[in-house]
Amino acid sequence: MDGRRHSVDIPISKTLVALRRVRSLRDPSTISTSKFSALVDNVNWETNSSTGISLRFLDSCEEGGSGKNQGSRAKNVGYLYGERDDFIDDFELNYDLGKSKLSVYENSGPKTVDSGRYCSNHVEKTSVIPSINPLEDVDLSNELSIRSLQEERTDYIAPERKFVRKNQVKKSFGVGVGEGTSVHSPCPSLRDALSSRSASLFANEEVDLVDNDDPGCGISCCWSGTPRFREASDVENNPLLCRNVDEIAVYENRYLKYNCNEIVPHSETPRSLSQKFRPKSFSELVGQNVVARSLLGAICKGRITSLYLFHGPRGTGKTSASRIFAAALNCLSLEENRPCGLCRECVMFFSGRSRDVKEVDSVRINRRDRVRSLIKKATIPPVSSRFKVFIFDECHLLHGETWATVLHSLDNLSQHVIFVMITPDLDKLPRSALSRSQRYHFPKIKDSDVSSRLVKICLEEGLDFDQVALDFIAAKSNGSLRDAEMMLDQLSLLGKRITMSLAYELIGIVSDDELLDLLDLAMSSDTSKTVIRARELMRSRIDPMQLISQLANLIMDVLAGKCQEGCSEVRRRFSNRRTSEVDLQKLSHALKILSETEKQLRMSKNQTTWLTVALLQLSSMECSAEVIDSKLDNVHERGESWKHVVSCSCEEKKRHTLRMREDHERTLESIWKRATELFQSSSLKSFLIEQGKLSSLVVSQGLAVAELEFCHPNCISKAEKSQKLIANSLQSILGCNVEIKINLVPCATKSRHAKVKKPSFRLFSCSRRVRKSQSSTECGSDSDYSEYTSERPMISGRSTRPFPDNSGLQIPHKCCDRMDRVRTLGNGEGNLLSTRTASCRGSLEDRQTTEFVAASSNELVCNHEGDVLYFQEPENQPNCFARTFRLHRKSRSSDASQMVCCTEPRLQNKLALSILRKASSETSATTNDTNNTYTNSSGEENGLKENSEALCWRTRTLHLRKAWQSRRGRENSHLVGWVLPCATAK
Ligand SMILES: Nc1ncnc2c1ncn2[C@@H]1O[C@H](COP(=O)(O)OP(=O)(O)OP(=O)(O)O)[C@@H](O)[C@H]1O
Ligand SMILES: [Zn+2]
Repeated sequence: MDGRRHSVDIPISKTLVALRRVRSLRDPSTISTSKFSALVDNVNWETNSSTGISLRFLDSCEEGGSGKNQGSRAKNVGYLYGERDDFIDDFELNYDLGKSKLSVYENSGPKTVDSGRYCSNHVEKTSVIPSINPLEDVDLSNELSIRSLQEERTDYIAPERKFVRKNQVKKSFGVGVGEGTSVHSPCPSLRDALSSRSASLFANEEVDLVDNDDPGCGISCCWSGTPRFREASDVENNPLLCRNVDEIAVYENRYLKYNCNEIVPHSETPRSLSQKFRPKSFSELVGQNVVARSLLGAICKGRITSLYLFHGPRGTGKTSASRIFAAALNCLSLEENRPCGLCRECVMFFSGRSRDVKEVDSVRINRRDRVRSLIKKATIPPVSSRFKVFIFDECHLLHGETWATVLHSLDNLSQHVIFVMITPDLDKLPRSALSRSQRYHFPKIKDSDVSSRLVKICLEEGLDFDQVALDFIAAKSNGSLRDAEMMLDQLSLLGKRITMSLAYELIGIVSDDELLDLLDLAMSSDTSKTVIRARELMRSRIDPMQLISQLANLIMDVLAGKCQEGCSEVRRRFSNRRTSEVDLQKLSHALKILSETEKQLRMSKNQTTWLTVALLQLSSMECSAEVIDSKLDNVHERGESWKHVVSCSCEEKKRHTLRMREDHERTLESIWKRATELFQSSSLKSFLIEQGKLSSLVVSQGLAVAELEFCHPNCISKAEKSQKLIANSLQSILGCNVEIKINLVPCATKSRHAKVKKPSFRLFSCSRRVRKSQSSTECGSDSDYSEYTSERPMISGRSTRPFPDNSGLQIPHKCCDRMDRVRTLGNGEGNLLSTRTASCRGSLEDRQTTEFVAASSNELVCNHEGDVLYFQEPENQPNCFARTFRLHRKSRSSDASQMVCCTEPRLQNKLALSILRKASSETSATTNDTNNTYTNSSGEENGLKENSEALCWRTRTLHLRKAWQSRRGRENSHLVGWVLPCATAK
């Protein structure tokens, strides 16, 4: 399940109210922030052109305002500074109040926007410059510091930045404007406003994308809310700290001094838990140890390449890792644990002012001039750090041409340039990119890791929680930590404690208890309750698709035995209750129904109805199984009429065939035992118990079809003789008409001991009735038992022939006169055998042998003359079969009616012997150079002529024709069969 889905289901009104409450509670800085909200609310942004922007301060800057208003007017000086995620085009905004103009300067020059009549008396001319210190902007909890910052700022404004300031500005606020998605502002509303406008602000920006004068990568906002990483003591102890950094440019230096001296805490309220807890070092990256170790190792060993590719599912830490990597690359610390967060470079980076780490907007960069400009800037050595790092998030959005330019530049660029490409979708990248990059895969994060991270967050945030709820969130987040954090964030807005019920409500799923309750109902016959409950659930909360998936997951957990430990009590109870084979069968059947219903639901508009129908189907299976169970358990004790029960069931279910499944073997055994006990003859009793088995029982319309299995042909003929008796005893047990089917099932252990005397094979084994037509078995038409006691064989007028290897396959002699009939060829296990593959059939059809069919693909073939071929076609010789058959036809002058081809030499003997229908002891085998000949030497017996021979060729290279010729000389022998290696059939 995609965790993202969960994040939208929260009731919006509820969230907003809670959000307001929590914001104000969580961070006092938001209270001071709220002072600005009035102002922000009154800012009127107009973006009529893509480069122009007009700010209107509606209330506080009105013309002729009172002295009191002057203070507020001072607020109106806004700073627009570069934000994260992209290159900030160099722009300056001159708010020319004296001329009632708001000017936006770009590299190309100022563009003015009429700002109306506001504020003309108070600030003659000022400008908005890229913010130099994002930290200051977020430091709104302390008005004093804001003032001092403001004063500080007026000093260090670089003249070349066209910053003009004539009036004293008492307060200012920073307004972050970026081209990317994130906008940095202390006031959420303003920030949002800016966010929504920012795209249009720079949509037509043609300026260079990289500027050495730009204020930095703007990544700071990503680290907003990060715990303070610079303490006074750190400053003292660490020589790399900013206090000692003299070489930084003047304004930076001052800024740093300001920061170091005053230790302004970084106190912006993070916009989300996920932002707040974005990892800042490799050790904080959860579940990505391999990647973290590898990247850190590369840095420590100095083995840095120019192109890195981070890929993997969303929310697994790719972007975070790329930033940590960038910071670590430039970190000045000599410790292994980089980034240290303390050195000058780290400070610059984490405050968003590093000018050597850039995040590139993968959509905007897709223009030739822009990408060229980027490459050009990349050639300029880094300002202060070792590496220039370009991070391309969502790099699958880069066009081919952009890729080509970037990849082409790799060789020309110096060693200090590093590109980090990030994508969730590797398949969308050009191959050249894949082959030239060092790839790092970010796998889904394990549920346990996600869960522990959530616990940590809850503890740090002071949130009460139920561990199961966090585990549940982890499971639902599908390996995305961000999704899990977002869910937690939303839940934290809903209540004081993170509980399961809250989680269920938020995510829009029902609890296990409710679901298991529904499943129980659905599997019972309580139709009306099932319908009511299902409707209730779907009406109130859950989407039918979601319900199906949850139900299926639950069932799978039960089937996999996953519910024993670490699951909810209800699950455990349910899985303990449903442990029998029968229950598991029912559950897996339920899965089948659900999976089919899911497909159906995708195309249906009436999902609720179809899901309810599906739930009712679960009960129908349960019902039939229950009927069988209860019937079989009680049939003797209560003397109940099987017929009655079954017919009741049928009335309800309309010709519902009750088929005993494997899991009912126990019950079948008991029926069989009871039936045999009714026989008078103890030898027959023991024979049937030892050699026979009731393998299935199908009851329909008052008729029970009982299938018996025997392991040996001898047993079958014996059983056939007693068929009527068996049927009678089963009838008295079951209380309804019984039809018997006897099948031969190969059974190695039993048949070994049984002596072969007269094999008897039949298609569909034996059947004592002519099967009723399909229509006559429809519900409602009562069967006439006498019909089913007919002695007529199933295929009248046709004898059957054993398949040579006694495998239990039943081959009717000349049975293949109609293709569709042959399609119903069954083996002893009751399987239907398929017809031969089309290709082979095709080649045979050419030779007008259309009724040539094979069963059990590539194994058993019989033609319309009743000849039997056993054949294993080698995969690499597709026409082998057809050729063999052709030759066989040529040799029809002989009386060899059986040809057996097989590639497996071990089988050849067996097949030859089978053809001779003799036990190996009775057959003498003579061998010559090229073949083995098995001869029946024991006179005419079992329908075999004396000297019957089955030729068994072993030499694969021997041509069949030659084999046939070599046979010519043996006039006395009587060839009854061939066993040929397939390869000879050329
Ligand atoms: N491995 C991780 N360790 C710690 N936090 C993580 C991890 N993965 C994700 N997060 C959390 O999720 C947030 C988003 O992570 P990040 O942007 O790095 O993921 P991503 O893989 O780049 O996602 P996307 O592909 O959607 O951009 C982070 O702020 C952090 O709170
Ligand atoms: Zn560092």
